[in-house]
Amino acid sequence: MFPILVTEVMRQNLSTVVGEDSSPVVGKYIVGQKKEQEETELLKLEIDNKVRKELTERGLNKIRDLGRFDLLEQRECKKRLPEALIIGIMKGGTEAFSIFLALNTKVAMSLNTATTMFFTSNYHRGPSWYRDQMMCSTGDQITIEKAPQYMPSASAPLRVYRMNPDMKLIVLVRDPIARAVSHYLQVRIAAPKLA
Ligand SMILES: Nc1ncnc2c1ncn2[C@@H]1O[C@H](COP(=O)(O)OS(=O)(=O)O)[C@@H](OP(=O)(O)O)[C@H]1O
Repeated sequence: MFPILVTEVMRQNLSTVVGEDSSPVVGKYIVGQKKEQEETELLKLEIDNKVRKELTERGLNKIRDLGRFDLLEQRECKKRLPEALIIGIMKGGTEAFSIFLALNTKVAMSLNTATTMFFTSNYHRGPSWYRDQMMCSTGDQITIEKAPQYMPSASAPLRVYRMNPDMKLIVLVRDPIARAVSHYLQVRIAAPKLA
């Protein structure tokens, strides 16, 4: 309990709570109790937030642990050039497909939404740059890149062939009209002036 100055206004306000005959002491107690209650609530909130923060940090560390590079290194994990490309079609469900595929422990697939665009606009960066963009993989995993931008590109096929004539190409197909509508809507949202 801490000293509280009970002013006339406060006493009037308190009297509506504890009755006209209440003494300042009773009033003081009630004000103090209310304040203590508020402080307890604040303290509880602070503790809750601390616990929540700690749990979140513990959770994040656990996730970090799962991808611990030293553990992966023990399994000879390193970045490798892709052996398979999901080349399309754009709006054919490639994103969902790559997420499902990434669940397979034999697959190393980067789930960055932005593709490397190596065989199109980033070819000048060279193969070691391309390799650096890949997920770390162990010897028994296949590295796959999802890049539907490669399919409509005129220069990509020869570049892909030159890098790896055995590259596996994965294509998802979709009803052309539904695909076109999906693509149109994507462009319209991204660049309303173009559509
Ligand atoms: N599981 C499953 N089955 C069928 N279709 C699915 C699935 N998951 C996503 N989608 C639909 O696929 C469209 C997005 O395709 P992409 O992921 O290839 O788009 S992108 O080219 O990577 O931008 C997009 O289509 P639209 O909704 O018509 O735009 C998604 O709804």
